[in-house]
Amino acid sequence: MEGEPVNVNEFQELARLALPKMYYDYYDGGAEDQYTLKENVESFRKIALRPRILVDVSRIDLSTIILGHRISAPIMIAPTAFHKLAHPQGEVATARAAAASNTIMVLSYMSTCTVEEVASSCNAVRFFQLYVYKRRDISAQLVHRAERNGYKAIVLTVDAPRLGRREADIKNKMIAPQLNNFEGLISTKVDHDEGSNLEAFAKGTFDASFCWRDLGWLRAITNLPILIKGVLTREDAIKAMEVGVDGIIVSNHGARQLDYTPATICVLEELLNHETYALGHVLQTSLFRLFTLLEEKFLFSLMEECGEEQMSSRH
Ligand SMILES: Cc1cc2nc3c(=O)[nH]c(=O)nc-3n(C[C@H](O)[C@H](O)[C@H](O)COP(=O)(O)O)c2cc1C
Ligand SMILES: CCCCCCC(=O)C(=O)O
Repeated sequence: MEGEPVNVNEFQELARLALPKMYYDYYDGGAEDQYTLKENVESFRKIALRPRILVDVSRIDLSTIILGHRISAPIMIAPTAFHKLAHPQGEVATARAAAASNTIMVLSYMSTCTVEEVASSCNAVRFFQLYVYKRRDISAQLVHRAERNGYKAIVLTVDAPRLGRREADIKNKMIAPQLNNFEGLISTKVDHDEGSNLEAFAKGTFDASFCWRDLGWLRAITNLPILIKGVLTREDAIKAMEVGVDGIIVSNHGARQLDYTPATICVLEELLNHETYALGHVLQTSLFRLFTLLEEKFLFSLMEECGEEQMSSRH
C-alpha cells in the first residue's frame, strides 16, 4: 500500500501485513460461520443518509454527556483484549488516544497493561469492563483496583458465559498472552494442546452460572455505576432497567460470540422504536450512520436529560 492511509478501512490491510497471522486472525474473526459478522457490516451499509440542505453547519457540536462526563462526540472506545499483541505500548497508547480525542476508553478485563498503568498514563475518562470469574475474589479485586484508580463505571459484559467458537483461533491454536493484571492471581496458560487456548482458558475461568440475581453481588462490592454490555433483545433491555443498572450497551460483541444473532445496528433500531429508551441509557459504540438513525432526540438529549437526572438521584 502506497503512502499514508486516508480511509479507515485501509488500516485493516496494514494490520494484516504487520501482524503474525495468529494475532491478525484473532482480531479479525467472528464466531462459527461468521454470518453475523457479515450482517454487522451489511446492515450498516444499508442505512442511507438523507442529507438536509441549506442548514447552517459552520459550527458543529457533536459533544454529549455519558454518565455525567462530557465527551467530544457520542463515540467511545469499546473494550478490546490484548492490545500489546498489536503494539508494545498496548492499552496505554489507546488511553492516550482517548484523552487526545476527548472520549471515554473502556479498558478490557483482558488488558495487557495493568489497570494502574493505564490510569497513570493520561487523564482520559476510563470505564472498566468486567468478566466474572468462577473465582469471584479475583474479579472483586479487579473491580476494587479500578475504583481506587479512578475508573468511572463498571461495564459488565454478559454475552460471554463461554467464549464464542472462533474457528480461526481453533486452527491457529491461539494462545493468550500473560495478563499482568492477574499476576500472582491466575495464569492464562492452560494445559491444552488442541484448538483455541483462549476458549479453554475461558471455559476454565469464566463463571457461566452468573445470572440476573448475581448482579446484587456486583452492586454490593462497588459504588460505581454499572452498565451491562451485550444486550440484544427488548425483553432484556427492559429487565436490565427494572433491576436498576445504570445503562445498557447494545452489542453482539462484534459477532465474536453467538453467531446468527441480528446485526447490532438492527437491534438498536428495534429498541429505539420501543418505549425502552425512555427507561434509561442506551449506549452504542458505533458510528456515524448511527447518528442519523437516532436523530438528536435519542443519543443526545436522552443522555443529557434522562441520564444526568438518573445519575444524580443515585450517586
Ligand atoms: C479483538 C477484539 C477483542 C475484544 N475484546 C473484548 C473484551 O475483552 N471485552 C468485551 O467486553 N468485548 C470485547 N470485544 C467486543 C467489543 O467490545 C465490541 O463489542 C465489538 O468490537 C463490536 O462493537 P459494538 O459492540 O459497538 O457493535 C472485542 C472485540 C474485538 C474485535
Ligand atoms: C482469554 C480469554 C478470552 C478473552 C476474550 C476477550 C474477548 O472478549 C474477545 O472478544 O476476544
